Amino acid sequence: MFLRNVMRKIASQKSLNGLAIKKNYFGTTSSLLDDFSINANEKTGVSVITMSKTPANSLNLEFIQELSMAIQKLNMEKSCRGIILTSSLPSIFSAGLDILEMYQPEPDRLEKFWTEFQEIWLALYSSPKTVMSAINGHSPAGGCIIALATDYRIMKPKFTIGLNETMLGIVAPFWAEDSMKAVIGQRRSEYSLQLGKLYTAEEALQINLIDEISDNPLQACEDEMMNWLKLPDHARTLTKFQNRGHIIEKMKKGRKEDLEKFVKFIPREGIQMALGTYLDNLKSRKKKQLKTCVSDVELIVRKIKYNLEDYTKTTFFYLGAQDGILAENLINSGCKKVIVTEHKKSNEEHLNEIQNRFREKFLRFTRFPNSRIIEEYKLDGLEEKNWHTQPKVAVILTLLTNDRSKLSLNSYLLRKQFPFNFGRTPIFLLTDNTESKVILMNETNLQTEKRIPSRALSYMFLYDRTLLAEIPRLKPSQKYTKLIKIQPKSDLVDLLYDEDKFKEAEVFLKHFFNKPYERVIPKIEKICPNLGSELIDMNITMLDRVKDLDFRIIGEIFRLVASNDNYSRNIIRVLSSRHEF
Ligand SMILES: CCCCCCCC/C=C\CC(=O)SCCNC(=O)CCNC(=O)[C@H](O)C(C)(C)COP(=O)(O)OP(=O)(O)OC[C@H]1O[C@@H](n2cnc3c(N)ncnc32)[C@H](O)[C@@H]1OP(=O)(O)O
Repeated sequence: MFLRNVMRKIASQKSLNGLAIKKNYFGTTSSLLDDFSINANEKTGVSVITMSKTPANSLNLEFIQELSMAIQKLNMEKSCRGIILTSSLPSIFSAGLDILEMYQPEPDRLEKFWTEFQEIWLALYSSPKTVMSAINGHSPAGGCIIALATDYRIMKPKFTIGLNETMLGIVAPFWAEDSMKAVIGQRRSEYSLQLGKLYTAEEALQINLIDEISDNPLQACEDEMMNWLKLPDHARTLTKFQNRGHIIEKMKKGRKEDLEKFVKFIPREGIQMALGTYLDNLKSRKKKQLKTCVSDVELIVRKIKYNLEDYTKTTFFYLGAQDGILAENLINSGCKKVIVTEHKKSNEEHLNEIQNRFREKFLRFTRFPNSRIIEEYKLDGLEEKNWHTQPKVAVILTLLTNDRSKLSLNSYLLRKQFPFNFGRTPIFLLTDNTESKVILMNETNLQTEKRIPSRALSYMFLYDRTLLAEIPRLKPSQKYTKLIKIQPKSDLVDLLYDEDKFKEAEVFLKHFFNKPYERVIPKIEKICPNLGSELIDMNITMLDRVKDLDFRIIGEIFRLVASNDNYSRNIIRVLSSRHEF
């Protein structure tokens, strides 16, 4: 009976075509909401649907409605033989149903929402076309249901997929469960569903939840599609329905009851609580991630921001470990470009996402150097004048590792392959461990390198307490031109974080310290021993070529001392009345 209907449907497609699909079927069209686009290839008959609903391709009512309609139209379009579903987001195929549709729902909308989700599943699962999913990112819950409704799944490594509904305190619908059983078998399915298992692509391949892994799932799907399209459509389609017919029939029969259950089940207090907690965790997980990242880089970002006018025309080369946060901040702060070299896969998602967002302003290389870039900056780069106030190029070198081989690589790059005369290039060194600093000093021996004159290491930010404890032992005085140690959680850092106080300090500084530093520091020491020792403590005495940039920091310290210590306050009063240094 079911097969007969299918045959009839296929036969009647011809007459429906003209009605259902716009005349300009081939080419690229976007959804009304711009949440996805369809690229229809006239030659191959393959349509690629690319979901692009930021931030996570989560399926809300409107998105499902539009997507569903598009799939139904393609199902009826004779010239379409294959459909590939993919995502334009760098790390998410689809995050599943939009949890907000189910959290504190409005009854009518909830009903529509589930009806549409059933509809899109049917449109995909019973599509007469060959349907594939190029899963180029995470694909939990509803994302996995969608992928399971296609005929072939190719996934990018490392991302996760699975029916994790139980993790949210909800239950995957019976038809999704059936489709999973059909793919991975009863036992594995029961186990995965009960535990709400999310599998990495590698694990998913082992249990046949996906069919292939590829770094470029879309291309791999397009290639695979050509094999499928070699077969006559009617034979392949009928075989598909022979396999899936019972599941589709069961779904259609139980559809109404399934809807009733859903609208009754979701608003329950216990379910709502579970969904609320899950949502909170989702949000706070992100905040937590950001917080740890930001605290690591915030100092340097601030430092650069305060002198933004000096850095707006600067291109930053960023070598070494990074999570992308600093690069993003730099771009947002107005720097010209950030060029990163990062070959670690772990930060790939964020770096790709930044690449997508900032395009021209962000370049990423897995290998360094890149000859084009080098040539460009060799010529354009470094004029003698104003190098410290308007550098065209700055280097951020991150050493956040104990791995000697990586450190050696970085130092090698820095010494041998960086094409510039370092004498005019500010280098920001970010490091969080003592060993890396020692290695850097020993191995690269920056100061003795002929191509790297003494002021090469412009700013060094060390932001780890243990490292700070080690500093006196390292006796860096001969090694660095400028060493700025900023101790996290110190009063000084607290001040740096406080925008208003910082402004105040700047005013203060302009007033008192608009003089060459060399002349200032001995006087400070003479007049204010406390402050002198603080400065010595902070190695600020080594900032012998520091210009106004670092006065701000000194001003902060001054302010700090002044606010805590009557003696220093008196000194400042005296200084201000004398108005000279
Ligand atoms: C008889 C009873 C029947 C009952 C039947 C119920 C059947 C239900 C069937 C399917 C259920 C579902 O599909 S529920 C959805 C389940 N989805 C998930 O659990 C995934 C949750 N998301 C994640 O784990 C992650 O976002 C990710 C791994 C997919 C990506 O991580 P990444 O770090 O890259 O991104 P963020 O976490 O920062 O996410 C970005 C942004 O999107 C928001 N987001 C993510 N997923 C969802 C979602 N599913 N719904 C709504 N919003 C989502 C996330 O909160 C971030 O938002 P902010 O930028 O505002 O913080």
